[in-house]
Amino acid sequence: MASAPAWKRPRAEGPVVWWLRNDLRLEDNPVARLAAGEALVDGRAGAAIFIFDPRFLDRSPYGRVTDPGFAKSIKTRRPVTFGNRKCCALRARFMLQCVRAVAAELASRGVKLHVCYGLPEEILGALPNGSMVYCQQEPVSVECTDVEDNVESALVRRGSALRREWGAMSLYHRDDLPFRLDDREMPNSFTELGLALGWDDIWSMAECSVWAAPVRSPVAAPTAFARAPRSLDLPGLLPDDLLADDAAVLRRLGYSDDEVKDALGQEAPLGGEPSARALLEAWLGRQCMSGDNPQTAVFWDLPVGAGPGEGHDPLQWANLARPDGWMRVSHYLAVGCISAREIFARAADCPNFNGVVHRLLWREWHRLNAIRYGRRLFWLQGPGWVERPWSSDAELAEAWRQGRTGVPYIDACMRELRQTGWLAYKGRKTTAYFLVFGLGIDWRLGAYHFEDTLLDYDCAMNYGNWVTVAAVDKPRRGGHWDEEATVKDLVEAHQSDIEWKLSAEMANDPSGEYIRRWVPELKGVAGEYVHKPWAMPDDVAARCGCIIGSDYPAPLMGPLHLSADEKEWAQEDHCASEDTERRIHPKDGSGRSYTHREFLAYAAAKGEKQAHGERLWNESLSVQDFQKRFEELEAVIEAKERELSVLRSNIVAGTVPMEVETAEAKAA
Ligand SMILES: Cc1cc2nc3c(=O)[nH]c(=O)nc-3n(C[C@H](O)[C@H](O)[C@H](O)COP(=O)(O)OP(=O)(O)OC[C@H]3O[C@@H](n4cnc5c(N)ncnc54)[C@H](O)[C@@H]3O)c2cc1C
Repeated sequence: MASAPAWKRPRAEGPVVWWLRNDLRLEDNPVARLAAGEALVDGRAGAAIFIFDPRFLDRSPYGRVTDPGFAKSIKTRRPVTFGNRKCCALRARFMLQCVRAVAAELASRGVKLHVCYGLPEEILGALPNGSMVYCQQEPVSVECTDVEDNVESALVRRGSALRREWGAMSLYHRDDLPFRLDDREMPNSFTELGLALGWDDIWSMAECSVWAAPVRSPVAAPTAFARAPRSLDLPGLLPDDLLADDAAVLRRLGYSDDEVKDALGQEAPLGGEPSARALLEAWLGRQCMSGDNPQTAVFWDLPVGAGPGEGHDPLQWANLARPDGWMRVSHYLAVGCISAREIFARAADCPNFNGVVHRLLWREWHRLNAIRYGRRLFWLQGPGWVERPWSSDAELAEAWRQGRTGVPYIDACMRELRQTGWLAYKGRKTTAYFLVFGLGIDWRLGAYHFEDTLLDYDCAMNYGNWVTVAAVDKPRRGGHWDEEATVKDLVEAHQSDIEWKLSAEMANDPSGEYIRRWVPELKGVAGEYVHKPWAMPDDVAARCGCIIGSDYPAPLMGPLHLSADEKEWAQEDHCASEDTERRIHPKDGSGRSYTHREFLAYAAAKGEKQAHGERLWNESLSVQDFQKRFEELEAVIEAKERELSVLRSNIVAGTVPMEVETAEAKAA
């Protein structure tokens, strides 16, 4: 277990400072308690400082902020010319609200929160000699860690010190983990992580072993704070009257008038610890009311193994497919308005606690992996070092960002994201998959866009999910593509997978309500075409006022074959005409048929070599042969059942000795 970096008690007696970062709350904040306690115990002055760092707001691809020449990265790494902002004005406004809320809480306890704009190393470096700064470390982000290092050096130069605390950003405390955060010891899958932490089966229940790693209880907010320093001259200090004005602060943070206007016109949840807690309580109330929550959604393409069961669904899979999400708490967790430990503790009696644990553990999985991967998380080849053909076609990427790909579900998602900063899990996953495997674009361009626009952007969650969707998260057996392979090959190999995913979305929303909401061009298009407007006959398109190519873009991937009916989808000839033979793999319980190309795509999606797809194809039976074989087996089963039934009646009638019955029955 890596221990916290060593620190030295400063010589002189400057103030004890709580440097607030992604821990914008007072409840369950161990860092706030430590800073307040240390100042009181040592009889020193105390101060609280929050800093808007321009490097985390401006345009820059990941890693360039604190490592401009990529000196700390792999030699081959080059900046990609897709300079998103790192934070859109909407999220900056949300953060401002969160900062104001914590400032108000502190003010009610007689403490002033100093809010500054500038580089933390310069602002904190200007503290009086001998200051002691406490902060919640952010080991999941190398950029944040670099900033911590810079701050530490600046402080040390002035005889001050930085103390980085684990805090309560994670569900588990680092010291309670039963493994080290390195490649050798970290569990290699989500299931393994659950088991290592002591959860009996994280996929179906919320029971854990007696030896399970503990989730520490939330701690109360500090009740007493030290006196303020007599004076504190901080560079970049934002005056109180400016802080009260959203537009003025956003402009001061470098946003253009247009960006400010858009952000102020957008609807977004109110930031701050009280709002986060109110949301949690309201959500808990609804959970307890609903009690029995049956499984209703269509489950294609969700990681549910055998598919949905009957009755109550404690894991709440259905909510993964709904555009409004489930707890809808991620934006508060991302800036620390509430802690995962508090959610865990409060939800313990809720009927869907299993779902809460399951999801918080996904969060933990990505956080732990981000620490383990370090800078590797941001490489094109990902932590798994997977070589694949990639495109950085700016036009295609821009069409995706703008929601103008000509694929309605994708466009609806991308527009919702731009306009609200929100996208449900399923939308994030499908749009990401579409960018990477449908358009063949460098996955980082998508991750940068999400980083910019998501209200709940969180480094570990965003990049962790992106490398997983792009299948570069771990070394994959045969996951590498030949050097000669082109982006076209990649896209072709994944076309049917994209069709499968989009068909699942079609089944989730057959009337296209979600699409109509975000893509007004398709409002008048009939239900049967709203997911695939390219299939509309010309006269239908003219009647509903939506001509493809002029009113709404033609699909960038060409016409796709979508069907909301799983069986029909499997039967439909949705592949190129030269690839029409369909086969069924005898071990595939679903009984679906696949074309040769689909078997190869399946293997590629699993990160397997082409040879694996060929093997599956060779092991499979043609649909006719499968049918024949199936009928033969059915006849055998029927015959055996008849024999068994005769045997049973004989046993009942007492005409067969028991030993014979057992042996016969076993044979049957
Ligand atoms: C490409 C991609 C990018 C993503 N980027 C982010 C991001 O920047 N920030 C972010 O918070 N989530 C991200 N997610 C994960 C997930 O989509 C959101 O956490 C979830 O949709 C938030 O909605 P909710 O609060 O209703 O979640 P719920 O389903 O109610 O889950 C509760 C909490 O558990 C955590 N959680 C749930 N699912 C995941 C998951 N798959 N991975 C990690 N944590 C999870 C979140 O903190 C979430 O708030 C991303 C997913 C994908 C596929």
